[in-house]
Amino acid sequence: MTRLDRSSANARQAAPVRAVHLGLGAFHRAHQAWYTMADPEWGIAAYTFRNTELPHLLTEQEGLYSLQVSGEAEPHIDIVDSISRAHPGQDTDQWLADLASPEVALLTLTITEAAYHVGGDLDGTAIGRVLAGLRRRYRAGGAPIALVPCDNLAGNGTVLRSNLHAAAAEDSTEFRAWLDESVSFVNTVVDRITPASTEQAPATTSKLTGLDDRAPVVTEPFTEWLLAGDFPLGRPAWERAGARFVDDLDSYQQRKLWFLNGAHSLLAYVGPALGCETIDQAVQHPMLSELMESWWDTAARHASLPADDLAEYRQRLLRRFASRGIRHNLLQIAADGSQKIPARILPVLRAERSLGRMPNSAVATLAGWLIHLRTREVRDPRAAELVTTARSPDPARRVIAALDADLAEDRALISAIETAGKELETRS
Ligand SMILES: NC(=O)c1ccc[n+]([C@@H]2O[C@H](COP(=O)([O-])OP(=O)(O)OC[C@H]3O[C@@H](n4cnc5c(N)ncnc54)[C@H](O)[C@@H]3O)[C@@H](O)[C@H]2O)c1
Ligand SMILES: O=P(O)(O)OC[C@@H](O)[C@@H](O)[C@H](O)[C@H](O)CO
Repeated sequence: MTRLDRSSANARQAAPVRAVHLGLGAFHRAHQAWYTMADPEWGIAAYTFRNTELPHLLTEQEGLYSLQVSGEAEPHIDIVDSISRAHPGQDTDQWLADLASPEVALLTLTITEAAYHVGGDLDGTAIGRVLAGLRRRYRAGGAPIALVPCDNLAGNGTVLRSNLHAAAAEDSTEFRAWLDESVSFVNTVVDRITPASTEQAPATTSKLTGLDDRAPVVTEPFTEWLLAGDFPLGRPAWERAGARFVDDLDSYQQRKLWFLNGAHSLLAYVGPALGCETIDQAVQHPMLSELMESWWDTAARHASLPADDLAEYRQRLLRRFASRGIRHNLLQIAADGSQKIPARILPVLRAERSLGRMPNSAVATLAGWLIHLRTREVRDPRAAELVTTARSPDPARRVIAALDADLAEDRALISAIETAGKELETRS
């Protein structure tokens, strides 16, 4: 078998680095790097957070990897060639040099929802690394730059802006003025379901291309990227691959977070109690599919996009979730619930409770999350506190209080969560 590199794949030479990425994982490679391929003038220097193996594998492949676009039929393979260099996050000198370079016009980020909220010591955190890079850029002449977060949180650019400004509170007035004037924060809505790659993925690439790829990515055909904000030093022509530049993202962000990600979290917390392991299995389960439809009906009552648009979005989600080409593990989605539930579930729950209604789908999601905290190995930045609380007396009220003190005072809600939890436990 032929090793994947630029010559065996007949790919262009690595483009000059004009974009930097932090959080090199599956999603960046299925999404932003794929869009950037549409503009051959732009190369990416991509950094992991901790992982050292992936940059090593990609460097051996001259930045290339196969993207398996997997629907119902045999996957289609794109060889993605926009990553010019891949680095481990610990490569601090190169990171600082890249961010200081006036040739670099933008920094994209996929650092997980959890990484946006930091308190205390910034050392080693994503926000700390970005701030160090921006300080170096300021000292090197202060060329403007666009920061483009691509994580699933509402107003991701605005959140990044306020957290970076807070982190820079002790910096000089001149540096903070430069942050204000020369660093643009772009809000984005990103969508392409991309689970962690499987052990079988290299064999699929090899079967379909004859190339030996040690770092393939599996994704779905659907993809969306909506952006709002300025790019003072320019940007790749991402619109060639379908990205859309809009003025207002709120209604699209709400649709994505409530309908897609909210349903994902519902299935991730309730599904395991009913014996399901993946999203495609979960949507075939009658009780889960009914709960999901009920969640969408509930969310639709509070969503701002027109009903027709939402109905079409739901139909498409059903097809995307049911696709057998994508095995999206529920436990992967269940990670970091304390960061995801507030954006995906609680806005709708609060709106319903203020109208005196008890949405059984949101209640079941929270009950499933409690069971998850009690019975699973929990990956969450607040795991220690939440796991202890979930395994102590009065868990429903106290765990909900960790997310929202007012909701925890709603006795009818807490009692509904307790009842739903008991029902789920009898089924598991
Ligand atoms: N996978 C998807 O379908 C998808 C779709 C839309 C958005 N996203 C966003 O992309 C993010 C990454 O998803 P992925 O599929 O690439 O996951 P992944 O596990 O393949 O990669 C996660 C990336 O985040 C980095 N990371 C993890 N913890 C971090 C921390 N505390 N601080 C900074 N960086 C950290 C990792 O090093 C890695 O580079 C998600 O959290 C989500 O916000 C993912
Ligand atoms: O990536 P996370 O951990 O924020 O959330 C898990 C899934 O809900 C998410 O990855 C979706 O698949 C994605 O948002 C689809 O675009």
